[in-house]
Amino acid sequence: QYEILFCINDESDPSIMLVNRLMEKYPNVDAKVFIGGMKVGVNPKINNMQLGYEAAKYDLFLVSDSGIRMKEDTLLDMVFSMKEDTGLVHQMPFTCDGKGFPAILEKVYFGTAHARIYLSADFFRINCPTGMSALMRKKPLDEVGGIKAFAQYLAEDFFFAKSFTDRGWKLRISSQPAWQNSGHCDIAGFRNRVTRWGKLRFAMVPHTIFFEPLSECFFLGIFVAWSANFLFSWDFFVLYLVHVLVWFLLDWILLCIIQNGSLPFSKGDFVVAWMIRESSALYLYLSALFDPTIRWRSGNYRLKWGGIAEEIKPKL
Ligand SMILES: CCCCCCCC/C=C\CCCCCCCC(=O)N[C@@H](CO[C@@H]1OC[C@@H](O)[C@H](O)[C@H]1O)[C@H](O)/C=C/CCCCCCCCCCCCC
Ligand SMILES: O=c1ccn([C@@H]2O[C@H](COP(=O)(O)OP(=O)(O)O)[C@@H](O)[C@H]2O)c(=O)[nH]1
Repeated sequence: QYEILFCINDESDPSIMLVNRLMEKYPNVDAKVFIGGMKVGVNPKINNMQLGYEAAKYDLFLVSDSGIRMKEDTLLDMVFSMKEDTGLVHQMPFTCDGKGFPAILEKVYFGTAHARIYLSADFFRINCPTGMSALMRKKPLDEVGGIKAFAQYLAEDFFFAKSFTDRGWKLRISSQPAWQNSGHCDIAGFRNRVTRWGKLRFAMVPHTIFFEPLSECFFLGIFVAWSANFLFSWDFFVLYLVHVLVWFLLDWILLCIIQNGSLPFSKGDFVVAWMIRESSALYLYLSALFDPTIRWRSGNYRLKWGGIAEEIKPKL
């Protein structure tokens, strides 16, 4: 048994019409719409979800972002992953097949570099859930004041998960990835999103500033080739090339496993997208590190160390 609570920020959003039509078409589905949200803090997503959260009547509560495509069995898959000791089930971000180079780049990013750190963080039991698709127990959330208790943070997802693990609950990844399916996809939006997430991670967990570059192929390769050269006198350049080639092949295998079907682009497209992704990593990392302003939809924010957010009001 489930209910669907649509939370829509803006009353002029054309999706309201679409949701109303769907509700007329499926009158037996228990659904409600909440428009405008309620200001409970800085985080605009929490403000938007607050009314829906107050109305939610079941023990489990799923946050599913506007761009996420749920397959018919996705909800079941997530609920089955919710064991007795689990507080939160999350999906690893991935993307639906889209048209154009930006969509290829996004798929390559989420299927290689992002998947790599997301899965290894989960393996080492590091708190890494993204909030785009997360199923949570409602009672433990209510005990700490509901979602509004997290509205002071921009990375509400990180603090949801932390609140569960601090009280002994486990986090689990469901077997299906989160199929992001936002209609429009461009390079500038991708860049802004990746750096925005980086800024959140760096402010909340500062040692990622040190560790993240070490999970990058080109950067780590320098140390690998240099140390092998130092220890065994192996040729630096040959070793660097072998390192990049092996990494590239492993990334291709990882991407194919996550896609779990045929990819919507050729191997040549993959080579180009992979090279661009890997070589822009340093630039994106430095932009995240040295420009502290976070731009998210229509708002501008600053984070203090630890993650508490402040909205920067535009100067009139
Ligand atoms: C030798 C190295 C081996 C590698 C070991 C792994 C290294 C792990 C390094 C980092 C892992 C982090 C991976 C997490 C990906 C998180 C994606 C992300 O940035 N999400 C943020 C944004 O999410 C959106 O936020 C707004 C919300 O409304 C949206 O719905 C969200 O989708 C998210 O907020 C941030 C999450 C914080 C992750 C913190 C990770 C801490 C990692 C500690 C690293 C310690 C390294 C130890 C190495 C052994
Ligand atoms: O001002 C905002 C910003 C975001 N969101 C919601 O938060 C979710 C994530 O937004 P976005 O896709 O911009 O975040 P990202 O995944 O890029 O971090 C979406 O469902 C948005 O509708 C919102 O309600 N108000």
